[in-house]
Amino acid sequence: MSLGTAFTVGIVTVSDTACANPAHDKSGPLLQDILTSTETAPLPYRIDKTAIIADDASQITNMVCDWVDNQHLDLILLTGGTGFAERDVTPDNIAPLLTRTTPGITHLLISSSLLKTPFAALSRPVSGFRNKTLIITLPGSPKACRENMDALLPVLPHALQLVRGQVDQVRHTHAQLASSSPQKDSIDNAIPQQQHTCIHHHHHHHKHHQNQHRSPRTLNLDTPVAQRARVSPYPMIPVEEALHLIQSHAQSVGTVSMPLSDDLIGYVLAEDVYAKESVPGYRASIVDGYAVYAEDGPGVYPVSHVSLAAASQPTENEKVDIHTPFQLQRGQIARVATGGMVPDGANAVVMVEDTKLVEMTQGNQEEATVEILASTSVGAMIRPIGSDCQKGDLVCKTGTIFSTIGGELGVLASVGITSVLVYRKPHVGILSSGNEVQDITMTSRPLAPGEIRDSNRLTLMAAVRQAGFEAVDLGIVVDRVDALEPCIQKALEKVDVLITTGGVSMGEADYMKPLLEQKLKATIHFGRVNMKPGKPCTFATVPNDTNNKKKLIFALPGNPVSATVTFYLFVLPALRQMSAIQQPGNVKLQVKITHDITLDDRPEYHRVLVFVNSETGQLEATSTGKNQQSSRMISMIAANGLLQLPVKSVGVSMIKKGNDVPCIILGSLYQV
Ligand SMILES: Nc1nc2c(c(=O)[nH]1)N[C@H]1C(S)=C(S)[C@@H](COP(=O)(O)OP(=O)(O)OC[C@H]3O[C@@H](n4cnc5c(N)ncnc54)[C@H](O)[C@@H]3O)O[C@H]1N2
Ligand code: MOO
Ligand SMILES: [Mg+2]
Repeated sequence: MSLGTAFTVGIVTVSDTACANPAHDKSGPLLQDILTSTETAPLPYRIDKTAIIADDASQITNMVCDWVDNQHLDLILLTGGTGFAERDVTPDNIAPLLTRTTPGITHLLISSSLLKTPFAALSRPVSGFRNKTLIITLPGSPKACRENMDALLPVLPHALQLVRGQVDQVRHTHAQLASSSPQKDSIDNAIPQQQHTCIHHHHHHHKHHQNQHRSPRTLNLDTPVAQRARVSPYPMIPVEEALHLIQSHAQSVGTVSMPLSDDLIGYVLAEDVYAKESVPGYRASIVDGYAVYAEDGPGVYPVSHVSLAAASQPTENEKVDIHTPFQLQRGQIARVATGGMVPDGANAVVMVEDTKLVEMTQGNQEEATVEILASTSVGAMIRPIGSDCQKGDLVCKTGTIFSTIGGELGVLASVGITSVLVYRKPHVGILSSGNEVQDITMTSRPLAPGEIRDSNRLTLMAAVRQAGFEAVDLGIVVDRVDALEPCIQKALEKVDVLITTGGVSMGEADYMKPLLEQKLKATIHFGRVNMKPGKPCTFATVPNDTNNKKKLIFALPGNPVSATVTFYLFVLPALRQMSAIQQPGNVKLQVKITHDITLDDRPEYHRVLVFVNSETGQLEATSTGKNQQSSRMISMIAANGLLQLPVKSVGVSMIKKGNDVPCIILGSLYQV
């Protein structure tokens, strides 16, 4: 559909600092980006004018009057000077220029920002028309600008079209808005009656409009593809917001008792564990040597007993006994091994190095007498009972994870624990969708044109299992509502978390989102994320019939790299959180890039190999290749990190070699 000529826009940065050094102006370029990015703006804008001026009354007035009266711009956005500081004079100088105020827009700016932070109350926006130019003042901070633009973008085209009197375009925008907003009626009311009537008389669009009304957010599953909304009705949210939404829905799936074994690795304790036994449970020698009475001092003594630490049956030699307590008499000594039991009565152990053999028994089998060369003190070289850990001591707290390092298992084993209560790990189902998708074992014939091999399922099964979770292989389902619905329904009975790939974008057979919402009673928490790859990544929850724990659905994009990256970024932290892991988020480190990297219009998760530079000891990262297309799985080969690249901005289109960039570590740094 033709959208008419672009709206002409002027952007003014009002800031003493930016005026002195334009490099400090972040918000002006950001606003330009937002308005010219096809991702965020449904209709095209054309930036005709940009300026940076000081916080100065006459500069503000002159600039805006010139742009309205001589340039006839459709929209002027000012950023900066809306706060409480003395130099903040933007709204005070704009207000007198307005011929009609637009309190609704001002209210929208304030109310949407207040949802983010109470400090929004410290901004003083004004908005309104001067003749036919809409003028809006925005705060100076880029973050606040972006938040305000998120709120404004859905209504701006509508507002500007109304002023231009573009009835057709108003109708189109209306359809888009109706499909994306639960408050359709208020949008209807915003359309002048005459234009509203006009929409309903236009029979081709009438049907479309009706469909939008039946389905509050997304397309009706019966709507032919040609008549569907041409822009995704799901707002594109930042990655951080997506993570936050996932965090607020990922709950523990209960507890389970498990025997103490290495199967516990990756599980989190759901109870405090107390030692069942003291360690050591007897007085144990710290060294190999002779148990003595310290008071006896150096001299030659008969060896009356041998106490081994090793588990062995008592031998024929009646001196050797590891079980029966032995009472050592003054003037005698007993041979003990490290960890061996110190005989009753003995109060110190002397190392074998501090002794000398004097006499053997008959047949030279045993030591008969040994000379103690050094004097010792009471308690020397003996670990008293319970000196490592007393029976009843708290040894592992709730929330402790059984690490791959093994320490926790070792401790519990040593204090007599045989089973523990842990948080259950979620079971994860993995389902591929797509008419074109063929199982990798299908080798009876070559792939037909249009068919592809199901690589996503194998990748995700491996990733889920390697991360320590149970993966349920749910196979491949075709893109038909009557196949998808029962398949997903059944899958949800089996698993706590369902991962699907494919069918979440704008294509003819992309049914996943409407199906989840309309047939499976799912709540879609987000349906698009501002990232590359992974834009159409979708997160939903469905109620659980058996308990109040919701099931999570991650409907990942079909493109293999998009599916893999969104799995690591969104699904894995959720699985960890559901397992009660206390720091479920991904590890992010600064890495030095070994070459220039070009920036994209979307925040990009660029696949890299992270390694330690053996000379500097610092982490460095090398791209897995320039071609980072979402379909090109080869960009995942050897990748153990995702560089978190910012969007390109005016004048900044790349990051130079040697710069530090935040990088999400996948698996371990020493991944092989
Ligand atoms: N008009 C638009 N088109 C697309 C948009 C958009 O915003 N507007 N977004 C693009 C982006 S970004 C992505 S990512 C993809 C997402 O596509 P879907 O999730 O709908 O996935 P499909 O259409 O089913 O498949 C996409 C692609 O991936 C291949 N695929 C699917 N399943 C598998 C599998 N199991 N193993 C390997 N490869 C698989 C499939 O054959 C397609 O080539 O949409 C863009 N389009
Ligand atoms: O986001 Mo899509 O994942 O670019 O290909
Ligand atoms: Mg698709």
